[in-house]
Amino acid sequence: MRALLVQNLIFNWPGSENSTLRIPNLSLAQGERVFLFGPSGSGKSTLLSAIGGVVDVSPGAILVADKDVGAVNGGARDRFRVDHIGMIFQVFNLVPWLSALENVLLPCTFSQRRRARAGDDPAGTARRLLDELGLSDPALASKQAHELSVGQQQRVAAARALIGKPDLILADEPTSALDEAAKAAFVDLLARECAEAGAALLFVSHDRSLERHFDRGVDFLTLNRSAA
Ligand SMILES: Nc1ncnc2c1ncn2[C@@H]1O[C@H](COP(=O)(O)OP(=O)(O)OP(=O)(O)O)[C@@H](O)[C@H]1O
Repeated sequence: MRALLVQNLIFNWPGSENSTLRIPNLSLAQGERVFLFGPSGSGKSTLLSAIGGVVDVSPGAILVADKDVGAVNGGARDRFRVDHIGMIFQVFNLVPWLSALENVLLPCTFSQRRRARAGDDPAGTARRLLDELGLSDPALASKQAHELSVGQQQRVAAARALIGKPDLILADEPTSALDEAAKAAFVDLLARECAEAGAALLFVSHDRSLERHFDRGVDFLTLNRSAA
């Protein structure tokens, strides 16, 4: 199985004259960790949204876990996304009034596959993930998400992405609010947790100092031929 295959993807935002994305080929093996870098506004977040099924793509252009994202529609696409993909985005999309622990468990509520892969005790697995990501204090796990610092919310979002071992984790600048030392520690933990879960990781950042935590780096301007 391949975690991700992007082939001949062309994507235009409505109203835009030029293609934002024109990507001949991008492939991630199972468990592979890839660092994607490139200038602001070049289309990195758009690519992650397309892979995550947030925006529409043509059939055959994007396969996640060997399944064609563009051939799945409506509610089935939402289920497919939760089943196979964990997302950590710049805006963390935590449900503010749920506790940290409840937020981590959300994918197990929406996906039978993720619940089945979270072990006999999903709440215990969620606590272990929070613990390993540096939120070991039980008082923090029971706090509502909006009561947490940005750095703590990033860790909760990472634990939520990892629970139930999805095939692919998409991370879009998840360390933008952290200082240098905290960034490196977070990425190191995320990379280790992905290895533990057997999940591939596609991680977007401007900060090239983080590239050493990954199997390889990809320059978005080389990958994307929209300007060629
Ligand atoms: N929802 C949208 N509707 C229309 N155009 C959009 C939308 N989102 C992004 N774009 C446009 O698509 C282009 C690529 O934006 P995108 O956010 O993917 O870049 P990026 O490389 O992730 O940038 P950054 O590093 O600053 O986050 C930009 O020109 C942007 O204006």
